[in-house]
Amino acid sequence: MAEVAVPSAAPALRRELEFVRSLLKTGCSVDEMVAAANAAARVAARAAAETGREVQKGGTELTVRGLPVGGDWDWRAFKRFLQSRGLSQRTIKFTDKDVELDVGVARFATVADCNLAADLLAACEPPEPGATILVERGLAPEYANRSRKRAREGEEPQPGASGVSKVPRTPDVCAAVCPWWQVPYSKQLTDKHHRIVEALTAITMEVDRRTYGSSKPEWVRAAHARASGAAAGVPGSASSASLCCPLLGILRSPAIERYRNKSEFTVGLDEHEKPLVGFLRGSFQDGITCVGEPEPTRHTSLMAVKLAAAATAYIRDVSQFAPYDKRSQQGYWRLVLVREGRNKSFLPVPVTSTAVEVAAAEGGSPPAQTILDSPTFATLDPLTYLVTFGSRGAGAKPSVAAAETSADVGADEPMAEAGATGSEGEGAGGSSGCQPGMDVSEVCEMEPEHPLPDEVMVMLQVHPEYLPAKTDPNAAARELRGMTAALYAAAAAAGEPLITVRVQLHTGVSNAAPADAPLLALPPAPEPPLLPSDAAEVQPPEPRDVAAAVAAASGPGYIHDSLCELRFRISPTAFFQVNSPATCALYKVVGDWAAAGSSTLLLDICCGTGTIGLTMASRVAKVIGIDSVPSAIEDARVNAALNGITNAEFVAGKAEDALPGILSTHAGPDSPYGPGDVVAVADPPRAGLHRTVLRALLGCERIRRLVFVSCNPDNLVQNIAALCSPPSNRSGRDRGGWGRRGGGGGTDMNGYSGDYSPFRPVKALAVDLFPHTAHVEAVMLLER
Ligand SMILES: C[S@@+](CC[C@H](N)C(=O)[O-])C[C@H]1O[C@@H](n2cnc3c(N)ncnc32)[C@H](O)[C@@H]1O
Repeated sequence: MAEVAVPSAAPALRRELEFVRSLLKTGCSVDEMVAAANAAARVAARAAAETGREVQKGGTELTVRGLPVGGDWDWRAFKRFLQSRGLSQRTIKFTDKDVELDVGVARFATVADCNLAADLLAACEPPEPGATILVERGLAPEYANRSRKRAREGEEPQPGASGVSKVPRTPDVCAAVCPWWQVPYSKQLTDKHHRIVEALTAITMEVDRRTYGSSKPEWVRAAHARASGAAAGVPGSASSASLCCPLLGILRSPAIERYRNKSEFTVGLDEHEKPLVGFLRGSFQDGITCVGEPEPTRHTSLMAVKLAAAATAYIRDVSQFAPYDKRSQQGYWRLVLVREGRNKSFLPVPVTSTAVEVAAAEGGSPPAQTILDSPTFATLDPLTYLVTFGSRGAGAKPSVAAAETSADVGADEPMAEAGATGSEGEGAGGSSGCQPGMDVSEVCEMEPEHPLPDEVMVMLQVHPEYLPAKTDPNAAARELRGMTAALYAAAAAAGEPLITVRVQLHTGVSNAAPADAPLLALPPAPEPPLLPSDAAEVQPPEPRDVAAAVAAASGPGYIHDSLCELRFRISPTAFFQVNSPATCALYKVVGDWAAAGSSTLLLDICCGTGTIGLTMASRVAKVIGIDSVPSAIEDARVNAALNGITNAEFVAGKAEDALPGILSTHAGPDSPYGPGDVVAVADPPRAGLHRTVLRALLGCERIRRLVFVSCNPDNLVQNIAALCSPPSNRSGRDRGGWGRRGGGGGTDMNGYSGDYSPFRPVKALAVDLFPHTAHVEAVMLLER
C-alpha cells in the first residue's frame, strides 16, 4: 500500500493511519483487511483533499461525500445516518442532502461538536458496504450556493439549483413553516434588524410625504440633515441616517430551538397519501394539501412532536374516521392544537461564540450555560439578550460600520441610558452577570436542554358534519375518547401528563375557526345497549384504560404559563405569545419604556390575556385592558385574581369601539389623571390599529407616552406615521387618510376635527420572538 503523507494539520487522519498500519502488521482476517483497505483509501482521499485545501478550522459545518444516491437517501436519511454513528440529535443543527447527490452537509451546535463529528465519521462504517465516505470541514460549494439562495428566498432548495435537473416538488415542511431554519442565527438577527431599519426609514419618508413647510416635524428635518450629510460624504449611509429614531439593536431570543409553546398541527395526508398530523407543506391557495412531519422543524417543541406522532398513529391504526379534506369538505379530524405551560420562566443566558471557540481550542468542554431562575420583573435585564451591530465584544467602541448605521441617530446609545432597563445603577447585565449586549459576531447558537412543560393542553378541532360522526354520535364519542387516551399515554411517556383536552367543532373550510366556535369538554363514554338483543350490533364497551385516561385528561380546559414571576391562565383559543422566554424580555422593555408610576393609568390596548398590563400593575394606579376576544378577557380577569392584582379592569370589545368611551370616562378633563398620567401600550394584531383608535389616542392630550409593539413592520409604518404627523398643513398629495387638505382647521379625511400634538418617535428596538422565520417584533416609544 502506498505511503500517504498526512499533513500535520490532520491529527485525526494521522491516528487513523496509525491504526491501519498496526492492523496490517498483525496478520488480520480478510474482512479486517478489507475494512483496513477501505479505511486507508479514505485516509488517502482525505489527505489528498486536505493537502489541496486548507482545513477550515473553527467552523461548525461538515461536508460528507460518498453517501448513497436515490431512493430514500434524502436529508432525513443522512440525519439518521449521523445519529446512528453516535451523534446526538441536539448537536445536529441542520442536515441537507439532495437524493440525487452523494454529498450531504451538516451543521453542528458548536465547534467542539463539529470536531467530534468529524472524528467519529472519519472512523465509522460507511452507510453501504464497500462505499467510501469522505469528511471535510466546511460547506460543500454546491451547498453554499443553495443555502444562500434559500436564505434569500426563504425557500426550500430546488434540486435544479445544484445543477441536477429534477421535477419541482412540494416544498419541504421546514421551508413551509420555518423557512430560515438553515440560516445561521446571527444572519437571521442581522436581516431582522435590517428590516426594522427599513421600517424606521419608511416612517421618516411617510411623515415627510404627509407634511410640508413649517408643519414638518423637527425630527424629520433632522433626519434629512443627516441624510444630506451622508450623501455629502460624511461617514454614514443615507438609508440609516434617515431613521426616524435610534434603533438600539435587536433582542435575540433566549431560546432558539423548539421554543414554541403552541403548535397547531393540520391533520391531512402525507406525500404517500397516508394520514399524518403535522404541518401543511405550503399554502392551500397554491394547491398544496400535503402534510409533513413536524419533527424536523426547529421551532416545534419535542412534547408537541410526540403528541403529533401519537395522534398520527391513532388515526392511522385505530380510527374509523378520515382526516378532513378541504377540497371535498369531507372527513372528521382537522387540527390538533398543543399548548404548553411552565411553572417557572425558562430563561437561558446566551454564551458568546468567542467563549465557545476558546473552550474548543483549549480542548475543554463548552462553557456552562446558566438559566435565569425566575427573575422578577424588576431584576430581569434585557441587556442579557441585546445584540448590536458592528462593535465586536461588549463595551467595545462602535466600529465605523456601527457608526454608519447608528451614530447620528444614537443607535449605539447604551440601552440603560436610554431607559431600557429601568434598573439604572444596577450593573449592566444585572442579575445575570452577563456583559451588556453582544455584538452580532458573538452570537452563538448553543443552548441548554429545555425543561419539560408542567402543563399540556390539546384542542382537537373536528368537522361535526362528517356523516359517520353526525349519524352516530356514539362513534364520534368513542373516537374522541380513544384519541385522548392515545395522547395521554404519549404525554405521560414523554414525562408530563396531558392535563386537559377540549374539542372544537368547526364547519368552515379553513382551519382558522372563529373565536366563538363551540368548544366542548370530552364526551362521556358511549351508553351500553339497553336491550341485550342490541348487544351483537354495538361495539365492545370502552376499555378501562381509555376511561381512566379520559378522566385524567378532561381537566379544566385551560393551562398556565409563567412570565416575569406572574402566572397566566390560557384558554385554548386565547392569544398568548408563542415564545415565552423572549416574551419576558419584550415585556420588560415595554414596562421600562412606559416609565409608568404610581399615578399612572395604563391602557393596555389589544391586551390578550392581560399579560402586559398585569406585569406592570404593581407600579401603576390602574390598568385598563381591551381585547376583542371574550375568552381572552375572561382569562385576563382570572389572571388578575390569580396574581392578587386588584387595580386592573378588562373590557371585551374591539378597541375601535371601546377606547373612545374609556378615554372620555377615565382620561377626560374631569379625570383624576393629570396630563402625562395616562400611558398607553398598544400591541395590535398584524393588521395594525384601526384609525379610530389612532384618532382617539391622538385626541387624548393626557396621553404623552405611547409604547407601540408591532409584529408587522409594514403596518407599523402606517400606524406610526399617522401618530407622528401633525393635524394641519398636510400635503394635498396625501391620499392616505390622515391629513386635512390644506391648512388650518376643518375636518381631516377620516373625520377627525380636533387639534392635537403629534407624537415623536423616541427610540425603537427589534425583538426576535420567532427564530427561523422572517417574522420580527418591533417596539417603539413615542412621546409628545
Ligand atoms: C399581538 S396580540 C397581543 C396580545 C397581548 N398584548 C400579548 O402580548 O399577549 C393582539 C391581540 O389583539 C386582539 N385584537 C385583534 N383585533 C382587535 C381589535 N379590533 N380590538 C381589540 N383587540 C383586538 C387579539 O385578540 C389579540 O389578543
